[in-house]
Amino acid sequence: MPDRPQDPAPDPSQIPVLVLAGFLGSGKTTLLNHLLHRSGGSRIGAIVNDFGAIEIDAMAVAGALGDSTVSLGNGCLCCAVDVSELDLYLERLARPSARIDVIVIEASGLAEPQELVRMVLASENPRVVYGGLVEVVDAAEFGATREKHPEIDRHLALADLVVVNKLDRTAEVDRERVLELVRSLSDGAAVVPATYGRIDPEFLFDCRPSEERVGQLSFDDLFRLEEADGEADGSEEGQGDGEHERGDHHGHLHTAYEALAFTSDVPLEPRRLMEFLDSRPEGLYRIKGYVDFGSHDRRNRYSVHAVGRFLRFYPEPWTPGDPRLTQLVLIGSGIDTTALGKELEACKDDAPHADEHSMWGVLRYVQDPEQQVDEVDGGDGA
Ligand SMILES: Nc1nc2c(ncn2[C@@H]2O[C@H](COP(=O)(O)OP(=O)(O)OP(=O)(O)O)[C@@H](O)[C@H]2O)c(=O)[nH]1
Repeated sequence: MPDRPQDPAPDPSQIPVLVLAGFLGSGKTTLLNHLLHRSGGSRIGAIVNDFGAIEIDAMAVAGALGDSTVSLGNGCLCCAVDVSELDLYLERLARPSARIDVIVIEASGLAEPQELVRMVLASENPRVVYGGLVEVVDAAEFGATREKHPEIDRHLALADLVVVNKLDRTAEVDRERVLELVRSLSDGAAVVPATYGRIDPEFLFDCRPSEERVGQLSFDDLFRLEEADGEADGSEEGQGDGEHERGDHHGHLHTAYEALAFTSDVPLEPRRLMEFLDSRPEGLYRIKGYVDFGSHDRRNRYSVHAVGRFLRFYPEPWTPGDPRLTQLVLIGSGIDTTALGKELEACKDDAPHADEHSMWGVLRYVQDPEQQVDEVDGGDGA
């Protein structure tokens, strides 16, 4: 591949593998989609990992990728997949006929970046090389996220490039403060401000650690870091599944979280769903997926994204032949997943006719794409 000016790999025949991490809802999928659309001549292979039984993120990027996505499916990648399994996926994307220039692993929002980095470093595939850790941060929620999850500081210290995203949702006075704070926590990594993950792809493909850092994190560095963490919190606990060399999951963000996957082939009634969403518990941090409103809108499915109190629906035409399903993943802490499941069940309704006002509640949360672009340049997206 001699005509790849931005190839960051020391050996041009090796394909860099980037790990894209960041807390729930920070904008990883948005950034990946941006890269896929703006990568110029480069071919990006993606490995998408989701926390929850339905692969919503995989669905969100699949259209753009065709055969160059592999999805790791259920569970957090750092716990559910071992190195040899990851190698199988890398093998698939790195085969010469796929002509892939860079591979991006989008981690679930609850994954431990250092586990993923370690897995890539441990890969035995000679065609791939670890290309760096990209951490996406939600600038608008940064303070609150750090309070609840001080581990974020450790993740930033490991990152090679930090994308400080959602600046459009951050008050002018806070932007510089957040950027400064991120810079101070990220140990010399590049810090890139962004809205909707719109960063220059060349920046990212080039994101191997810069010269002045100690060099790319090695396997041993990662071990040392983890040992230091373990000593700091004096913990012994682990949900050991024996799949990691060390099998210790203490302190991983996802240990404190629960997820519920809901699938229905019966459409949901929009008013009932809105009642459900309006009264969602505080601990229900993230909802994502697709909703079928049946007779209320036969042409579109509604992609839904909730992050904290933020809620948006995005109608998108059904693809002919696609099964008409509602597929939702709910992630939260201290949530009663059984009760939430029952509430969603109660939203099912296959009425053959819709009354004309039924979608109003949903449409309040639909944004015109033009307006969205304007917001990126100025106003508040919430
Ligand atoms: N206002 C605003 N919204 C954004 C921005 N970037 C992403 N979003 C929205 O934030 C929501 C979450 O974005 P995703 O890209 O799905 O986040 P993620 O990190 O992949 O989420 P998880 O898979 O849950 O970890 C979506 O509704 C995005 O449209 C941004 O810069 N500004």
